[in-house]
Amino acid sequence: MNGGGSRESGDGGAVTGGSGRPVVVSHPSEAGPVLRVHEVDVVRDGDHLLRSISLTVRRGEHWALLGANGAGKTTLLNLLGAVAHPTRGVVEVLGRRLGRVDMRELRSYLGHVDPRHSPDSPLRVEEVVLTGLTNTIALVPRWTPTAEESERARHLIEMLGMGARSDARWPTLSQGERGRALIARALMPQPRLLLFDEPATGLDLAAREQLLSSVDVLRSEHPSLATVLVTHHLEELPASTTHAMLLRRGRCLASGHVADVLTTDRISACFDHPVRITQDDGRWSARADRVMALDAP
Ligand SMILES: Nc1ncnc2c1ncn2[C@@H]1O[C@H](COP(=O)(O)OP(=O)(O)OP(=O)(O)O)[C@@H](O)[C@H]1O
Repeated sequence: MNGGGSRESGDGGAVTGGSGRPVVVSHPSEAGPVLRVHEVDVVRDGDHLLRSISLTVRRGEHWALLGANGAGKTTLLNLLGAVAHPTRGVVEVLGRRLGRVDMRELRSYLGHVDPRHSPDSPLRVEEVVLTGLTNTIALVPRWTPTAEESERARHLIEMLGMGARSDARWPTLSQGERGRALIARALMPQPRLLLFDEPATGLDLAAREQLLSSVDVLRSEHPSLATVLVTHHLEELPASTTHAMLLRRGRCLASGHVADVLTTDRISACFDHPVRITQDDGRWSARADRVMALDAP
């Protein structure tokens, strides 16, 4: 669980616990990449869900993880979020190697925005945001936020354009408002890494655009934050996206700077369908390429 307070300090050191197994005893390292994945395989029930995946995410980088249904995006995001271990290879999250750390504690240092998250009682927006400090679905009994923590919650709610809905209760919020409240919640512990799992799913056009603008704003207000966003749709990528990885059947098809990866040829290969990619005002869209589609087998 998060204890609140600043996550900006700490030497990132680890010691060996009584069991001989290293344990995290201080804030994860500030130095080095935010995420390092090297030659990772994930095998479940004899199936390769991921094969030979490598990825390095540095502070200030904003990655998109794209691929068709079943490509392995969620499987990879679960490794990056310290939710699952790889079968083979190395995954380092905030400088900590999975398999050698307390995964639960490591998870408290990163923000995970999952639109399926739901509090278990009709909390007000500000209360939902405060649960980001305790990493719980309800307010912890007898826990009271400090004045600083309450102020930070209000600041994040304002930043995400939810100031007018701060006292609204969760069941009364629209899907888009919930999405923005969950981003504010994930930001409460001041994470260096934020993971987005299809944040625009189920949003109408206006709500999607508000959410993506909010993501752009938070990235500009937190220049050292690193993010990874999973989506099927190029239209759901914020303009501030800097890098992308394309997954196809568990393998990396392309990875690197967004301009080099989000090309007509590569996206067509990734989704096994001829599409044409266009970019307008910093955002991307994909349309079926009719001529090529008619020629396709
Ligand atoms: N525990 C598991 N055991 C066996 N197969 C699994 C397991 N978890 C996922 N899979 C399979 O692995 C493949 C990749 O799943 P994953 O959820 O990572 O894909 P995805 O790219 O996130 O897909 P979607 O876009 O549909 O959410 C799928 O074929 C899925 O059925």
